[in-house]
Amino acid sequence: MLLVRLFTQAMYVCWAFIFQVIINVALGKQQLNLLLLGSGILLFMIIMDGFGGLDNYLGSLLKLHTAQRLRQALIQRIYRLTPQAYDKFGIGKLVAKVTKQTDNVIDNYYGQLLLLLSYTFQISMAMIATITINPTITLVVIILSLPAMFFPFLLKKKLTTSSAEVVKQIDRYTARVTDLLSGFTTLKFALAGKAAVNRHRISNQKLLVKQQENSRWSSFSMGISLLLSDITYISTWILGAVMVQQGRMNLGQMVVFSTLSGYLSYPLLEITRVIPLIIGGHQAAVKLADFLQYDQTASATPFLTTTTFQPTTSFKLQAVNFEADQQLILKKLNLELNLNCKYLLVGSSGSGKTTLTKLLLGEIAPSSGSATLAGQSVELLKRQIIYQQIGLLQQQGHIFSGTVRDNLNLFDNPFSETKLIAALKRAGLASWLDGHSLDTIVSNQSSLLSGGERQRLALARLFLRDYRFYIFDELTTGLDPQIAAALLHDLFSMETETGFLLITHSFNLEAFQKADQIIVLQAGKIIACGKYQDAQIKAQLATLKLGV
Ligand SMILES: Nc1ncnc2c1ncn2[C@@H]1O[C@H](COP(=O)(O)OP(=O)(O)OP(=O)(O)O)[C@@H](O)[C@H]1O
Repeated sequence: MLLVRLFTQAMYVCWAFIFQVIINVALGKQQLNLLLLGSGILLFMIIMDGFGGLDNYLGSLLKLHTAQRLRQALIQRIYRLTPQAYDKFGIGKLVAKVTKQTDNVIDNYYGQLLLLLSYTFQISMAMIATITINPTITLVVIILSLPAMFFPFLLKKKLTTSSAEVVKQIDRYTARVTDLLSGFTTLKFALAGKAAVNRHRISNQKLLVKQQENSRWSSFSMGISLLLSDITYISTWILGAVMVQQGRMNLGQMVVFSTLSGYLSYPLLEITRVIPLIIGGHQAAVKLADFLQYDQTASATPFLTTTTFQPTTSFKLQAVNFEADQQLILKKLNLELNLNCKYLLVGSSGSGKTTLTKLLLGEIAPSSGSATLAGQSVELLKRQIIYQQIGLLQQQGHIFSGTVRDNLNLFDNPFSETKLIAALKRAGLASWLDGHSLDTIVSNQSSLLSGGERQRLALARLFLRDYRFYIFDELTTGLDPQIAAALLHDLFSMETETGFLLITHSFNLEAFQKADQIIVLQAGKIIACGKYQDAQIKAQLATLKLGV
């Protein structure tokens, strides 16, 4: 591509000399057949513009491929984030990074740097050509051009600050739009569409203000540079005219010289236009580069080398405190969970159940005390090791837009048809399969799946992967009691090797009787731990008033 660009710019510079030939022919200084001259010029133009088109095409291909690679790298980075870091960034800001900010970097930084390269080639060639005609005027032209070129740098600080503000505002705007669109149904049914549009208008307005400010500085810089560039250009004509008057240049040389000066002043003017854009794009590029290098100490220090756990492996919490926002959320927890036992975790809303599971999965670190799995600090374990062994199902398992098969395979190596069907049946979707198939297209909003069926599909996805231990966070919340009871029956009938921790708000006698241990959490403290038959447990459960 560089060669094509260099050759194209060389042809543009040679183009100026065609005027000299035409004037020389017109003044009778050169004898050339006009037909031959016309055909030669036509051929030259075809080649020059053909290369111009090719250069443009290769340039845009390079930009498109770079954008594609950048988006790929960003997505890879996103999927290396811990769930906690993912929550911290927020989906809207992450969407902004792979869309608008990537476009910003490619168009305003990378694309403009490529243009800068073209202009640099053009200036260098034009300079070489003008020197052959008259080195003195070339020097004068260059000196006259310098102020126009360096003017944007005087505004660098202003341009950098205003561009950084635009980048920040784009992130906020995308986060707001993502949030509003995710709540579409809520807003629609609360007849709050108008309020949502107003809320959007505020974000949109803030974005516009920052963009306008940035545009004001870029345009100011551009206007001044344009003036300086015009002065440079007209000066070359005046200087040329003086030289012709003094007989130090002929008319043809003057035309070539002034045309070549255009090849100097035009790219110089363009450079002054692209510099503010590069400064702006650079801000977005710095942000994306920071994100690509975002350090997560937790996943960077793997200690455990084994990828399988013994049946006797356990999670151990010893004197664990967890503090956030100067609030003690978990208090002095001591707990041991064997991976082959079935546990129930109960407690009122806000008692710290979900926080406890995050601690087990190493998503958060204890403020004091230790959380270990197989004797290793959970927080420092390689994420993959945990994710290979522990299956997590949150209140609302996500259903991706695609077939049921896609939702089970998770876009990875396909499981056999028999395994997929077996997993669906094990999760209680046998009768659903009578009317649908693995190729039925579903989504998170699809009416083809009821709430319970959605949860069962998510459960089937977990069963397929044969985890050593499962964490079910309010798996049965919102489900029909009969369906919930059937689901719990299936879970508590699983082979003894497979353990799980089930967070529940509702009482189900079979589940409570079959659980190896019931853990009762209250205000961040374990207030009881034992079998359903234990008097202490029964007493605590009675105070909790669990639903059915
Ligand atoms: N990172 C955090 N920063 C601030 N507060 C937090 C953080 N994590 C949890 N909390 C607070 O700790 C409390 C317990 O939250 P948690 O989600 O663990 O409760 P829960 O028992 O799972 O509740 P529910 O049954 O309603 O889901 C809540 O008041 C929550 O606001």
